[in-house]
Amino acid sequence: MADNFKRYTVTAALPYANGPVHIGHLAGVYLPADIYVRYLRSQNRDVKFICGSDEHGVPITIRAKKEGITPQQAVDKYHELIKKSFEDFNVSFDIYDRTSSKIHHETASDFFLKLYNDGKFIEQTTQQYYDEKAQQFLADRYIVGTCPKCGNENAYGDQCESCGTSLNATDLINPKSTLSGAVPVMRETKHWYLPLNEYEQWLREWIVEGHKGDWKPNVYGQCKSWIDQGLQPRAVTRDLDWGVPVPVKGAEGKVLYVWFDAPIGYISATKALTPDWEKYWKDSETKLVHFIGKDNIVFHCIIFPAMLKAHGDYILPDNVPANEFLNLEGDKISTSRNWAVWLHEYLQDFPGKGDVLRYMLCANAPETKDNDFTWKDFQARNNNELLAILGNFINRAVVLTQKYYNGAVPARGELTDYDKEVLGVLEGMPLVISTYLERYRFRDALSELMNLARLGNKYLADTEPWKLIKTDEERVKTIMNIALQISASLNILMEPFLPASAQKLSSMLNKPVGKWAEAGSADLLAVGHTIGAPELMFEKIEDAAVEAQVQKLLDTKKANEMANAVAEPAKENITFDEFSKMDIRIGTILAAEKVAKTKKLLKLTIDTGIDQRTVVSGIAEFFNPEEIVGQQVSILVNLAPREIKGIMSQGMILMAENPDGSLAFMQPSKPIMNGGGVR
Ligand SMILES: Nc1ncnc2c1ncn2[C@@H]1O[C@H](COP(=O)(O)OP(=O)(O)OP(=O)(O)O)[C@@H](O)[C@H]1O
Ligand SMILES: [Zn+2]
Repeated sequence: MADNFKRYTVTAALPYANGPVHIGHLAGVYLPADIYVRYLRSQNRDVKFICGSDEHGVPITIRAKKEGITPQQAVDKYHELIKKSFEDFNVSFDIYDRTSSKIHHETASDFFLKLYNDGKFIEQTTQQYYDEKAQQFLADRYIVGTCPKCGNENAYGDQCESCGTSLNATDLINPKSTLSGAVPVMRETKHWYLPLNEYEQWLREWIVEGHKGDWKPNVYGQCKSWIDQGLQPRAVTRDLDWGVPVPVKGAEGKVLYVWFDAPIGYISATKALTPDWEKYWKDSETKLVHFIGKDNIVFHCIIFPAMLKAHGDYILPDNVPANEFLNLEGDKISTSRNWAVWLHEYLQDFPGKGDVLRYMLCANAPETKDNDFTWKDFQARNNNELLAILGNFINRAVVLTQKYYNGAVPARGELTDYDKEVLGVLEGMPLVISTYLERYRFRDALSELMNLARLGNKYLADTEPWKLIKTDEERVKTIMNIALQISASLNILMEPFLPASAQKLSSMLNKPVGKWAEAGSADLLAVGHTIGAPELMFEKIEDAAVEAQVQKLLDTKKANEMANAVAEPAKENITFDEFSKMDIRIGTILAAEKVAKTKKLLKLTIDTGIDQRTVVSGIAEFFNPEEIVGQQVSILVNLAPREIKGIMSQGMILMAENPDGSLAFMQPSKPIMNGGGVR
């Protein structure tokens, strides 16, 4: 299923260089983009796959300030980390550039200047929020307030992350500076605006009328609703000192808005990649596709196209197949809350298993609605699908061929109806999969790929060559030939999804991974061709491995709760007399043992200075009996005795408690005689 384009420019959202890559990024953007591009390359199409770090904007300057480093130092760190983890995950960008580069500054600057000189901007002096304490204008994330649309109290000056609405700082209710917490004042400042209202009619024709059929419903729906609400002029400059300086006189101390410069980053990265870059951006025979997550739709479908249109020289995206969001174990993935599976950590914890994550994230991709990643599901997908279906089939085909024929591909004899049916499905499969891929339906495409492996498995299970070998050697040759031909097609068709496994299979089959057009053939492996030794493509993921990951998340949750915990308000006042009624002493633990058949209770023997007594204390989850003998504690000695689990408890040990429930003894800061009073 070919379209009529001569070449392809495929971009993946520029990751923001203030944190590492997580599974949400991958499932939303980079994995589908990589699958698409690998597929196009397999189709021998001319494609450039473009990405890079987005290094400007307020969150970078905020982070740098916090860490006491320069913004450049802040982005250097994450740019390298992100770039490397993409490489390790086999994301096959043709270039991974960055927006702090010289070529990008020039390109973005020239772009602005062209629009400026052509009179495409409105120049406006307006009142904007200013923080008198920090002596700075408050753009974008320097200001928070309540979203007028959904009531989220932490909406930013440019966008509400809760409902996705793009905002102006002046839209916020109860605005507050994130720099100093101060309520900002209004000050005059000059900025340049792109009058989106002037592009409204054109956008309506291009998207609402023009792309009703081919854009994803979630993308189309968002665009239509924005256009229907009416578009407003949008400022494309900011009062900041980090970014691409506004290249006109009188604009000192101002830079381009990060969402003005970032998409131009796709163009500058292409420039850095090839002197032929213009073909990929200015020729109507080029198909431009932007892969992004849903929060970037407005920028890629409304603002950037309006910029390109205003410029005049550029093509527009043919499609913007944005995904919805991936969540993690029921919660929104968040860099600031550390609620994520980080790619670089995954690759460390599961070495050589990049493809397992690729499989999981594609099979479970948030293509039409938000989806949830769970470790249990991850394990099941590996063990029950990759290993049990794909791995098992390939392994049988290769192992039996080695065993029966020393690895030489046997010839087919006469075909049964079943053989013909199987070869028929094989022949049709490349078109089925490519039809889905061309429509950005990666889950369906992957599911068809697995169906082919399933078919192979079923074919072997039904024909049982391992039994037949004793009675009908000729028939087994046909069966094994067909199984091998299916394996060889799988090798081609799986490459976009599972590139590392495809390399393994290629070495097992002793044949380079072929091109898409060859897949489906019943003669990919010539009779007599010698295949290589079997290798395990996938292995079982044990409970312990995923339990460790779940524990890591539980630890994060605990740490977050601790960080967010607020102390309880004070209780009602009491009199000194009431306080004095409590007789609290310092004592020493002489003996400790677990109370039988309980989880939480320890039986303690305490030297209180006045006597030795028994106290039952609910601290067994936090202390080993052996380790606490000899420790000094505070004990309330005049608490009325009480029987607990058949033991008479005389008094109470005082404990301090963390928000997560963990406990510590209340101890004197230097040794005190047993019996010493606490006042
Ligand atoms: N959980 C997610 N599911 C799907 N796509 C996501 C998810 N998080 C981010 N993305 C997409 O990944 C791309 C790069 O994200 P970007 O670097 O801008 O980070 P972000 O949206 O600020 O995420 P975070 O706040 O988690 O760091 C964007 O297109 C974004 O829409
Ligand atoms: Zn909102």
